[in-house]
Amino acid sequence: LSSELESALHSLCQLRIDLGFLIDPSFVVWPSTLGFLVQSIMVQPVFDAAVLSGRADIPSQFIWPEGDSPTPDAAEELHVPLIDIGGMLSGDPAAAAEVTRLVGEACERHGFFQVVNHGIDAELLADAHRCVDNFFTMPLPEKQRALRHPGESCGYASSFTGRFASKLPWKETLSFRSCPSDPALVVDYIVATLGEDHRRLGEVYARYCSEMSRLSLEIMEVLGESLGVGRAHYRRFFEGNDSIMRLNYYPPCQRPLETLGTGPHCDPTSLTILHQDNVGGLQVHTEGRWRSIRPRADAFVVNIGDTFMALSNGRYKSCLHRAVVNSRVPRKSLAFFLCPEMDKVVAPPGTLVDAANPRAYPDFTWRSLLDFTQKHYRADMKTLEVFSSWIVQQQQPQPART
Ligand SMILES: C=C1C[C@]23C[C@@]1(O)CC[C@H]2[C@]1(C)CCC[C@@](C)(C(=O)O)[C@H]1[C@@H]3C(=O)O
Ligand SMILES: O=C(O)CCC(=O)C(=O)O
Ligand SMILES: [Fe+2]
Repeated sequence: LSSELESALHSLCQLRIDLGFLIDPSFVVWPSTLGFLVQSIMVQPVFDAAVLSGRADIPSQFIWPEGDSPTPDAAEELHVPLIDIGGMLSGDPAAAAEVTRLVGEACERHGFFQVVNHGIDAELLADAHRCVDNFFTMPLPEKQRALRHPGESCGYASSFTGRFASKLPWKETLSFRSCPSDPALVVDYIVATLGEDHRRLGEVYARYCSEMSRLSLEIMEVLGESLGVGRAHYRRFFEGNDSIMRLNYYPPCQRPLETLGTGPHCDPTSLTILHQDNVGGLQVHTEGRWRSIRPRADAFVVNIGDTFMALSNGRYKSCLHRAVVNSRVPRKSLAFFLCPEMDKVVAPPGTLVDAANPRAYPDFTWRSLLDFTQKHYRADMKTLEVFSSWIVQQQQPQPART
């Protein structure tokens, strides 16, 4: 490639389209010869929140169809049970029975509840939020040091430009793995991708994820109890978890009634423990309408994901939810997604399967479902149903190619 052409292409790729879409040179595949120039260039627009959050003339890829866009008036509130998890596990049997009943009822209906008296240190929680502000307000090139690679679930992503062609979520995310069996995993990942000057973010989230894992196992005890399979069953299943921590950052948007921070979906994971800041924006779809979960600084929002729905043989529901944005202030949420070890077989306990309750989903591994959402299918409200058909079809003997 002639040096003149290469430098011209570089200046093209450095071109910042006035809507804040940066043509990112790192995504340009430099062709070996001029002849393949057009086909070989894969140019990914990149969402520069610092530019777009002040603009009304946003790219059409961010505008969602009429049926998905937020209702003009603030959604009515969904009141979900507030579980005193600390008291429950160490309190008197009568209180524990009441909590078990409330959790079971909520999980059979919409899969959402909140936990308080969770034992997470308030200073650690405040640090975790401060880390999100510090990270996402950095210049784009610095955030892109941790750029998510196609097909992978970890890393920095900005509205998934390049991953999806339309209905782009109005958010930036930073996701990384957390495994209790590897206490250095979070710090090592953050320092390796973002650099030594971000070690403190790694240390804060290593502690945060360790606390999330502890809380997840306590919640698994409650879920086991409420399903009548005993406190130990699911706790044991998730002792060695391979979970995902995701930091969500939703910049202000000047067209908040036409865009979504996170589109309608059910979490493909097992259990989500989410702490939202005081801005509000999480909405759950139940009884035919979107309803908001009001933020509580002292509470974590907990919801059942697709994988746990399969582990409960469909008894507990993985429910449709989304995140709306606003035109005034950024919103952030810290989402810990509990996931089993990659190759553990996901199947319900025998006691939840009988003639009246046949198997709702085939056996699968979390690795296969995660792979499905990262490489083949954008998680939505029917991921588990589509995935189930997909894996059954994969197991059929493939017709010989003629
Ligand atoms: C396994 C996962 C896929 C998504 C992150 C998560 O860890 C759990 C939630 C999933 C997601 C948020 C559901 C909505 C669509 C999605 C593409 C997103 O908006 O971020 C999903 C995540 C993903 O990166 O695929
Ligand atoms: O930000 C929120 O409140 C919800 C985010 C969410 O549903 C997710 O990341 O799966
Ligand atoms: Fe979600």
